[in-house]
Amino acid sequence: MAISTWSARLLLTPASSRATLWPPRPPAANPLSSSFPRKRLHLARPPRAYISAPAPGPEAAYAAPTLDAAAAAADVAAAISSSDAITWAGVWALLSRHRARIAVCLAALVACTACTLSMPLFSGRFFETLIGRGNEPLWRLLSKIAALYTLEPIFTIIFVINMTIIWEQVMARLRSQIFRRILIQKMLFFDRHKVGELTGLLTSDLGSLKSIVSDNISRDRGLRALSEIIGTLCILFTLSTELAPVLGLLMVSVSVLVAIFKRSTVPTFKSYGILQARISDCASETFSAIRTVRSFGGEKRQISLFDNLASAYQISGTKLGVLKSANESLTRVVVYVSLMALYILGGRKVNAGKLSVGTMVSFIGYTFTLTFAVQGAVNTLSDLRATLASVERINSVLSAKDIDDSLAYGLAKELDGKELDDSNGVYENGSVKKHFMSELKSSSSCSNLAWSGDIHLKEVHFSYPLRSDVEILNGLDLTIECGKVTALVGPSGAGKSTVVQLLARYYEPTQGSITVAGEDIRVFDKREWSRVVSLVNQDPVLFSVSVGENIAYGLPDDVVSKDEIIKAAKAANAHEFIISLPQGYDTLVGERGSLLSGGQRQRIAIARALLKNAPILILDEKKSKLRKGMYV
Ligand SMILES: Nc1ncnc2c1ncn2[C@@H]1O[C@H](COP(=O)(O)OP(=O)(O)OP(=O)(O)O)[C@@H](O)[C@H]1O
Repeated sequence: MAISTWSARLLLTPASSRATLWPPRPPAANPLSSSFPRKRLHLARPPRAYISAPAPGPEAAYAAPTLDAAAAAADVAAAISSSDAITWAGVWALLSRHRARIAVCLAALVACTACTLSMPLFSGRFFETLIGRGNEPLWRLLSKIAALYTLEPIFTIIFVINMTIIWEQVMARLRSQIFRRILIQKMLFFDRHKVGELTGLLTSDLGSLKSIVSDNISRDRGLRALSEIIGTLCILFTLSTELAPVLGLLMVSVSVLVAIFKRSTVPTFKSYGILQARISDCASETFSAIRTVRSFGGEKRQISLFDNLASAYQISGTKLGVLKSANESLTRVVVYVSLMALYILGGRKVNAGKLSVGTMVSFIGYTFTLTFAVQGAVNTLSDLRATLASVERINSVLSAKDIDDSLAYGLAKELDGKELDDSNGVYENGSVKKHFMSELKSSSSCSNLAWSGDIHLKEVHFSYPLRSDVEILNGLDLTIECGKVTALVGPSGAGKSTVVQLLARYYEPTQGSITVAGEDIRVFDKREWSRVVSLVNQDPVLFSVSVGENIAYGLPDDVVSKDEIIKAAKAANAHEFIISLPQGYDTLVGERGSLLSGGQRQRIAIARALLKNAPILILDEKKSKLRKGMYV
């Protein structure tokens, strides 16, 4: 049989209820036998990197994308040791890398706020000068105002650019950390959560954390609003201790009422958001299943589904528009009420000679400043509430309990390129869990054992974590001999793919054990184990890169030459159709390989598995295609 000639074992799982055993193919018929050595496949790795952009030509080699391995290792190690995905201490640690920039931001914030707050004072002085009560020439006053008008935008730009740079860097790191944390979750986690939910954590939830700064660095929002409120109140009290408290109290109380009104509109905003997401789900489901829709005449059904959602979205949008305009008007009401109060109280004082016209004009200016700053601060607070809810959602979905310790440990070790210190359980700045590290100690090499020994499933019991009451495997004993083909045959739903998933260590047996050459496979970390297992799933998934890159996927850390890829493709009977594609090995395969046929996808997946050259090769077949001579 083909694969056995190079000492791998093959586990076949045709779902056909007919018992079909594929007789091992004689070595002569093996297409690999001529192109690959008989024992292990030692592929020479040329020191050339293949650029993933289309680069035709047989000399091209395929390489993995670049990675900041130290940062990735630190993130994975941190994920193992911290219970929450996002902690404020972690965010602060990321921020504190930009101390100098933060200092520049704060200085620019103080400077631009000072400019903004000086403007009403200068307006007052300008009017005093116009009515002949000023004590400096008009040209000097105007040049000071011009200087203010020039400096304020400069300081604002310095503040906004630096804040943006800092926060974008912090967010980029956080996004990578979250992605890594998702990637090291147990398979159960992926059974439990929908793909949309997980991508939502990276897009909308992290987006909300991003916008708390990026949407709040403009004038009258966030830190700027806060500094303007404090500054304005101080100036108002300096200008008039009698008017300031009345005006301040009035504005703050009306603004709080507006904030309460805004809060009552949150459910409408939420339902609008939910409907928006549903519309997008409906559209993406329809388009991704377009062939099924066509073949079952489902257009009418999908149109009516979409129309129902669209009309609900329209009603919700109209409601939202009404509420938004009410919000807008209320903001104006706050300004007008404050101005009226000022005109009545301040006007009396001006008439009585207790307040100058200039101060009155300044007060009017500060009324606007304070109103918009308070409104801005209220908006920032509601953004902050949404951000906290997003962070809580990320932390609750990505709790530490579902982290696959064995995978995370192996990945951190591999990325860092050194053994993690198991003696004291400390890795980098954080501690890693000792309990699994001590288990992951094997004196033998995983690869050597897998190449030389049999695999035994001993008294294996298994239930899927999400259906723990249904036992799929009930004390299974199975020996998969080294160097031979083992075919597992049975009716649909019997548990063949489940055995495959246990061998691939997507899940662990609930009872019993799996051993290779007598060693329990749990002693190997999952990264180590993944290198000895090559698996072609029932529905192999391709990445939306070129054919060549898909075949090279199993060897991400190496540079692999195009010759090796071609050899593997020939062995999988894929070379002929690949070279007939428009750009041969550089043809892009589309989303999930949608530009190829199911059979072509499968052949590429087989080539990918063969190129990996792992001692354990598993083919999980939907239906037995072996008679059709898949590898011949
Ligand atoms: N992730 C899962 N969570 C819960 N139950 C599952 C999961 N995957 C499979 N099952 C259940 O486990 C049982 C065995 O499924 P399995 O995929 O191993 O069958 P199979 O023998 O490979 O079937 P087929 O020949 O149709 O591929 C089925 O009853 C199935 O519904």
